[in-house]
Amino acid sequence: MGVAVIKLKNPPVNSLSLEVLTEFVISLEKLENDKTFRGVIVTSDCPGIFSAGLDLTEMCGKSQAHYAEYWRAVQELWLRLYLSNLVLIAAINGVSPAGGCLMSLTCDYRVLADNPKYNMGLNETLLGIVAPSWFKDTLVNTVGHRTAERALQLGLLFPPAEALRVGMVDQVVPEDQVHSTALSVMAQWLAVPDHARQLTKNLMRKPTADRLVKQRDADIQYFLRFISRDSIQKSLRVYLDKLRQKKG
Ligand SMILES: CCC/C=C/C(=O)SCCNC(=O)CCNC(=O)[C@H](O)C(C)(C)COP(=O)([O-])OP(=O)([O-])OC[C@H]1O[C@@H](n2cnc3c(N)ncnc32)[C@H](O)[C@@H]1OP(=O)([O-])[O-]
Repeated sequence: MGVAVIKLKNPPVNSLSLEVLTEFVISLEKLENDKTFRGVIVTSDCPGIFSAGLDLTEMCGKSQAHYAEYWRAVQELWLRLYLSNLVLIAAINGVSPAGGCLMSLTCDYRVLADNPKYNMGLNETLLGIVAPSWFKDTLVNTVGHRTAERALQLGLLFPPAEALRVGMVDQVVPEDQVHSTALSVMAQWLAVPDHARQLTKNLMRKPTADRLVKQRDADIQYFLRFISRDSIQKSLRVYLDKLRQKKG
């Protein structure tokens, strides 16, 4: 039925490095241009981890030019996913904090594996950083303003039952049924004529995407000022050290 599967593979935690973002955009573009594909299932090849989100090492201790290039790539992936003409279904087979959650929120439907460890949410505040306005918009469009406000301020990570309750995911299923469920949901979405579904998707999402499109450069400048602050660099270093020490 013309369904592709994109399996993220950047061990150990599927962080969204510049390289991963770039490759993801290229794969998506190829699928968009190949008329044999009408849908994509986005999932992970890393056991227990959908994606650890943006790659913290890309945002810490690097040059301004690097931050700008990185942020443009994050914007690009979000825009491509959010406005994709394809049906996108996230088969979430692992934990998905911050950018990992965002990626799934850009999809048309989310199926999450029922494992209490598989938390998802925009936890940026807990790192001492702030989810950008278009991350916030994507969450608001999914779960509504009040739930998003509380989740964003507290940096909440929701376990599956909670994620389902607030509407962050559409279905929670046993781990071994995530892929088959995503496929049967896909069949339902593909039963709708493409042109009508695509125009409707556009109607729902374009105003949100346009807010970023109209001020992409300003958004990059804002990110540069924010990420270069000593206090932010310090928060990121402390957080990364904590992650590294957790092992030791
Ligand atoms: C304004 C910007 C908005 C920001 C948006 C974001 O997405 S911000 C992102 C918000 N994301 C988060 O808050 C998630 C942070 N990550 C976690 O909570 C956990 O890693 C986990 C639950 C994903 C996996 O637990 P686990 O016990 O299976 O694995 P582990 O913990 O032992 O890590 C293994 C190795 O990976 C490393 N590494 C990990 N994440 C990242 C990363 N994002 N990047 C780079 N590296 C990362 C970790 O340092 C370690 O490196 P080492 O020592 O081998 O050199």
